[in-house]
Amino acid sequence: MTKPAPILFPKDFLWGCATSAYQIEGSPLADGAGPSVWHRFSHTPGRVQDGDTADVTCDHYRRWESDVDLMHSLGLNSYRFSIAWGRVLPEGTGRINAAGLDFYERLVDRLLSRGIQPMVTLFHWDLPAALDDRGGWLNRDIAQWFAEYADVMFRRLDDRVNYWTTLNEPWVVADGGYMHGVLAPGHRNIFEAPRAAHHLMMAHGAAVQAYRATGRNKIGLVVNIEPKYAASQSDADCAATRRAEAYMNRQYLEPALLGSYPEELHEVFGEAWPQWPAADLRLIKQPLDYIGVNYYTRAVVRSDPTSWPLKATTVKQKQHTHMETGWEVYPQGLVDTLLWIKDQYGNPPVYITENGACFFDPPQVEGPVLEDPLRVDYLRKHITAVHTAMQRGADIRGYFAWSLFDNFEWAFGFSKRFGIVHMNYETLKRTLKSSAHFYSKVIASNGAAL
Ligand SMILES: OC[C@@H]1[C@@H](O)[C@H](O)[C@@H](O)c2[nH]c(CCc3ccccc3)c[n+]21
Repeated sequence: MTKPAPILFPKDFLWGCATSAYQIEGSPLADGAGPSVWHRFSHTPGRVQDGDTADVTCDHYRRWESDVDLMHSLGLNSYRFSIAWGRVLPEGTGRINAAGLDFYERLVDRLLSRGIQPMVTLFHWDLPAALDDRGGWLNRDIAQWFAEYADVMFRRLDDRVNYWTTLNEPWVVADGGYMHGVLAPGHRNIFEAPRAAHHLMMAHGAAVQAYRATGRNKIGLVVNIEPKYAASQSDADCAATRRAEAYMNRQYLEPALLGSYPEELHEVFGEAWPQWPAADLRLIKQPLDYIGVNYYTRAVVRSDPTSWPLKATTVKQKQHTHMETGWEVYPQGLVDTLLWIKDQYGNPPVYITENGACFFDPPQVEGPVLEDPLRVDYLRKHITAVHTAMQRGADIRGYFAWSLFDNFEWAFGFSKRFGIVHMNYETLKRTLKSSAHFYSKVIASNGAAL
């Protein structure tokens, strides 16, 4: 029996970790920064578990230098983070806050000095509250507001940032923030959700268009993809699965890549689905350099007429491990997702811009390393899945583990830990978990240590 050949990734493969501004920085109003909708939302009683806010969280705003050194010690060759729009433009448009721009410029310079490539997300859910007061994602003007902000960032950092992302997961903003009301800004309105979704994508298009005027590097869109599997071959379950796939996985990819919306959305939204002008879709469909895919889990879907608005619900797969969010651990879903994108959308360059898991880490035996075997197993199986898809022809260019640190997990507050580095929220001490050591070895061996 010959030993299987070692898994090896391309020499220029990006190995990183991902974070976002509101989740790790703290000091949301420091040095002239304007509040975001998430600052408002987390300070609204009842919105976030245990009343948690990100006023301090990982205190990265003040500890960023040693945090970059920690990334370097892990051997990361890239790091995905987001810019807090309100630090740079406190009112969202117009006046620039120099201290905010300077923070991100210093962060980028330190990353580069440590041989770490920044991948910069312009919007990771923390919309300036001042823009929400003007309608936020419900106001068509936001496409221009976003392009203005993006242009400020491009002009300051495009000489050093090689990878830009316009939006992180527009689906989550539209679904969580406007359809179900469980994320900022907390609206629950089926007429608002498709409009917010559309304006998010128009903003994406306007920012990419602005980038092409001066930009010299790469820009893309990050979407969350959760592959949908029919619970049975019944017509009802297959139709429900198609609706779920259109609503989460195609509603954003297809206007961006194809310039059209899936037909199923008319059925999902009914009278709430607007007839969009063709010019809007032309703005959204800007040529992209890559697609970022955030993958965590899959969904097995059955028809459920009582479920709003999809008339579909997921079927728990009790035979598999689940995370503390209730998400099934299913690495095959990542292979299926990457091959689906390859086959359906012309094999665009893809980065896995987020992949990770939150498990209740076992009671910690005292010692320098915190053991998190379930997360090690999750990362091993999902990075192997990436390699499998690449061997079958998918054009994957990098992998970012979510997340570098335990951090503020939105409406879950600090109750969910996704980090490969443990965060003590009282002392702010960073402690490597065994998954950090594992990931570090995978990077150093370019995959052979899997
Ligand atoms: O939940 C873990 C991470 C978040 O901390 C990131 O900010 C966000 O980009 C992100 N996206 C997803 C998958 C999409 C999703 C988010 C929330 C709820 C359901 C699905 C998981 N995560």
